[in-house]
Amino acid sequence: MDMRFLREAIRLSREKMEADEGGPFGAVIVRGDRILSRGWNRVTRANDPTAHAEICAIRAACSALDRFDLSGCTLYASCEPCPMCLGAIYWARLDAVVFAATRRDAADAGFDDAFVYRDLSQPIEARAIPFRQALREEALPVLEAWTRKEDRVDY
Ligand SMILES: Nc1nc2[nH]cnc2c(=O)[nH]1
Repeated sequence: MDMRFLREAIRLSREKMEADEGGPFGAVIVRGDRILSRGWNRVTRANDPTAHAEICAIRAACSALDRFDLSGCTLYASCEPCPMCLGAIYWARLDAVVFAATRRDAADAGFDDAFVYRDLSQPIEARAIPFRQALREEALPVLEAWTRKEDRVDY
């Protein structure tokens, strides 16, 4: 855990917020003692609800390494990652996450993701956004074909 990198994430969060890029969040991805990528929230600038600081940093690191796997890397974030970013962190196989402000601090600033955590723990029928299932028999053969595809790239 290196405070220099965490401070860089916090510095970015302020700089980009003041530049009207989006919400007040910054992130950096580090391998060894080198910063591979920087990300900041660009939701409002890019009209992209997925453009959270952590997602932007993950995309930039993958692009820099020309890989979709960030094992061996650590993500430093100015704030505790939201549930969407947590999912991306697991899929990117990051080694570790270090964050500064907490999800409670984010909620106090108007970025409340408690409702997502709450909703995720509900059974699917009880979720705030209706999730309906259909046509499983048409989708299943594609998944089965994937398991037989000899040149598939697993991730
Ligand atoms: N950690 C984090 N939390 C958020 N909540 C809303 N946007 C963001 C973001 O970019 N990063």
